[in-house]
Amino acid sequence: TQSTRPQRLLSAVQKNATRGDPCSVVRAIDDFCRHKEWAMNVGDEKGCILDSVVSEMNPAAVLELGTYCGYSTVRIARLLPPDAKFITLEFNPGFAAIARQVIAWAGLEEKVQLVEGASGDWIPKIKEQFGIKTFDLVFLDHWKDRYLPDTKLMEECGLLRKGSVLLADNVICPGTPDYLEYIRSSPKYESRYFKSHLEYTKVEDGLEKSIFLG
Ligand SMILES: CCCNc1ncnc2c1ncn2[C@@H]1O[C@H](/C=C/CNC(=O)c2cc(-c3ccc(F)cc3)cc(O)c2O)[C@H](C)[C@H]1O
Ligand SMILES: [Mg+2]
Repeated sequence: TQSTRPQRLLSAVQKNATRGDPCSVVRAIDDFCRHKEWAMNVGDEKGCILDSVVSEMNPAAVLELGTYCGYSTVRIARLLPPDAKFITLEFNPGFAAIARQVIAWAGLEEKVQLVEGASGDWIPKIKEQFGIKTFDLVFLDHWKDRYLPDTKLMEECGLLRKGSVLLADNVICPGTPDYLEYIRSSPKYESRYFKSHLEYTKVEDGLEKSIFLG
């Protein structure tokens, strides 16, 4: 049977990366996507911006919406302090299975809780299920038309506190116009655009970093 692109990405990790070495996993995926098959990982250029936001915050509780193959999951988890809580939501079982193996190859399975399910179902349950009061950092990288509804849901569920940071991928390409309009005009957020490029290309894209003001 034909393999899928995520399966070929995982094979490239298992072939070219060193078990237990997250940086080699990140490098192997970037090489595969740049030279073999493009895939919608946040990539190395926007990944460096993600790294700097994570490092500067040193977050105790992180939520990722849209695990896909686990590339940004590994990028984030490798920078977290030992007792940090990191939840990543993925509703496609096939991608979740690949991501689990990528995360395990990086040796980070203890630092990540991959929850298989839809953000809309899980966001209201996170407090009681995982004993998390609020998130310090949320990385949005799932379906682009879900950024806004899920942000409003996180607000309603009290998952954001003064200073919580939302970091959104793809605000230019493919684009998240309703989310950008909301977050940039709302008095509840202080927003800043980090100009970059669509992963592995010269096309413009960027990350929007928004601080919740409470
Ligand atoms: C209703 C469920 C919502 N709740 C959900 N709950 C849990 N998991 C969810 C939910 N909604 C989706 N997911 C999962 O997240 C992943 C989805 C990721 C989506 N990402 C893009 O579409 C994109 C496109 C391009 C791009 C740019 C240029 C091009 F030419 C082509 C492609 C670039 C990029 O960087 C991109 O991130 C995964 C595939 C999907 O199963
Ligand atoms: Mg993306």
